[in-house]
Amino acid sequence: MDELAVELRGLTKSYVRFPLTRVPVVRGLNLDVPAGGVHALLGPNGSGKTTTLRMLLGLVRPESGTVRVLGHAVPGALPAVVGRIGAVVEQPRLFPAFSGRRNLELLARAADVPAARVDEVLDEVGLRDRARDPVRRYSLGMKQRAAIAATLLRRPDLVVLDEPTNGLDPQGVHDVRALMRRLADQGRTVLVSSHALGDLEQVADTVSVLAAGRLVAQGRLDDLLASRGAPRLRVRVADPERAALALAGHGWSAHVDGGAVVVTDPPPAADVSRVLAGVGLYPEELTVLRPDLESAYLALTAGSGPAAVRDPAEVGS
Ligand SMILES: Nc1ncnc2c1ncn2[C@@H]1O[C@H](COP(=O)(O)OP(=O)(O)OP(=O)(O)O)[C@@H](O)[C@H]1O
Repeated sequence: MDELAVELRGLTKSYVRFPLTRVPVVRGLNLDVPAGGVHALLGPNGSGKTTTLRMLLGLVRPESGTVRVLGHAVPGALPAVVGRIGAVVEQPRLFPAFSGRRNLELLARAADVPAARVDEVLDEVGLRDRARDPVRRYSLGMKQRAAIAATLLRRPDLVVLDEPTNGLDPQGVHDVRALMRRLADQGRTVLVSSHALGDLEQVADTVSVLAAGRLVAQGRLDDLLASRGAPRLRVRVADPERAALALAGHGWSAHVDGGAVVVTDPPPAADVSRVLAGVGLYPEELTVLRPDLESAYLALTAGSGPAAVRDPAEVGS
């Protein structure tokens, strides 16, 4: 079995809500994050992503279950491993009046990291040019990258990011995504929670999907998408009805949908073009339609909502 950066077994956590209602937010969670690569933790609002991340960082104590991070039990052995974890799970705490560099220098000193490392992390997150500007003049994306830079000071093996692209513009999203990829390519493990499915699809190697505190899917992104069905081929052509008939005549499954022909389990596009040309129809557009992460996510999380269990006897923790 591949080495795991994070291993959660039977993890359970609930919160108490008024009036004396215990709401389970993480329910018997078994989750594996392979070492190396980008792992996306997906799930609707309130599905327990942040609570899960906080438990594996020792910030929230689970009611039951075990947590292992980089081979160490958490929270018991956290001191042995905390220096190898970099996390941005709360609002980045940077002094707005100080420059990005000054903030990082202070953090480096507090963490006993050589000052030379500050320039390296500024380079890694692409902030060297703006390092002298006060953080209050940074865009949201720059603040996010500065916060990630702070986590990199100690060269963590595991980087945990909670919704790092929230509220960022497309350039900011692109920058953070590229940064996650670079970190993973350096051999680190990046564990990222997010709703930005399109962005994660481009960068995630493995995913896990939570719904109402339970794991509903886990594995390689490619496998998850493949499990949602084979790609289809969309053909735009002047006479879609006749085109569909011609393709069906070759034993292919073709139907008209939205003014185009859709071929399921398609043969190579060149074969489709050749058959259509044979009946005097010339495709204006041939597009391979692949299942995407958004459709897989929506199918997996459909109907999930927070479940409340009234259990006054347990109230109090
Ligand atoms: N300290 C707390 N006290 C009470 N309830 C809490 C606490 N922290 C989280 N919750 C509740 O637990 C549930 C799961 O929250 P959590 O933040 O883990 O979900 P999430 O998947 O990260 O959601 P989002 O995508 O909205 O950030 C939510 O209903 C939330 O209101």
